[in-house]
Amino acid sequence: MLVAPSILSADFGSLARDVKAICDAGCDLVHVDVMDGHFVPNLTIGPVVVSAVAEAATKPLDIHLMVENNTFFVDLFAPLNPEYISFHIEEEKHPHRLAQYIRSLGIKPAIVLNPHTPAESLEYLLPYIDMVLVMSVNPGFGGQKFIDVYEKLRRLRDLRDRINPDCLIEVDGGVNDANIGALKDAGVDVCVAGSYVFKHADGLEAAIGSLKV
Ligand SMILES: O=C(CO)[C@@H](O)[C@H](O)COP(=O)(O)O
Ligand SMILES: [Fe+2]
Repeated sequence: MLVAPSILSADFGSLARDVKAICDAGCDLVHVDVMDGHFVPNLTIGPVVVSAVAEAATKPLDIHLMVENNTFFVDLFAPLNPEYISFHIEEEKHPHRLAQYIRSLGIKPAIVLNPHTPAESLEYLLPYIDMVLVMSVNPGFGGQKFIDVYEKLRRLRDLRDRINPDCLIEVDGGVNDANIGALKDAGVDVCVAGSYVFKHADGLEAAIGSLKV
């Protein structure tokens, strides 16, 4: 299991310190939640702050867009050379075109599914993406309760194995040491965890280590 801590739960007053710390503690990706106050009822960070994150990080960035105008935001963040840029299928009229555009910039495209969006909506998109991000909370906030998406993950894994075995499956929202084993069994390759990692009583290394199942 690859581990991508969400910096939404970091201390924003000491963001560079926290980004360095999760990288030193063994994370695989740094998950960055970009929210525009329109697609979701929360507003986070733009390219000025994320460029400071990119400078502090020694692991690749995984940028999760929760915005209305995806292409505008892709163009804002692409110069920071993230490993992945993910966009929500619920907000994109032309997901096929946008995935290919992200690839043309040398970045791995990922598509996000809200908890209610079926796995099957990706059937014809899977060849064009490198990762699917399944939300296990409604997007917008850290620290929410995990929503059961196991059945969707299993269906997605079957589709992925049939259509594009190289595509990773990532899960985001309410992930912790109690559900990580079941998530792995359901086909998850990459987990995002914010509050669990940053608020763990035994520190970042113990938290990240406990998710590497
Ligand atoms: O995208 C989101 C929320 O919209 C996430 O990345 C959260 O930041 C995860 O936080 P936890 O549920 O792990 O606290
Ligand atoms: Fe996220």
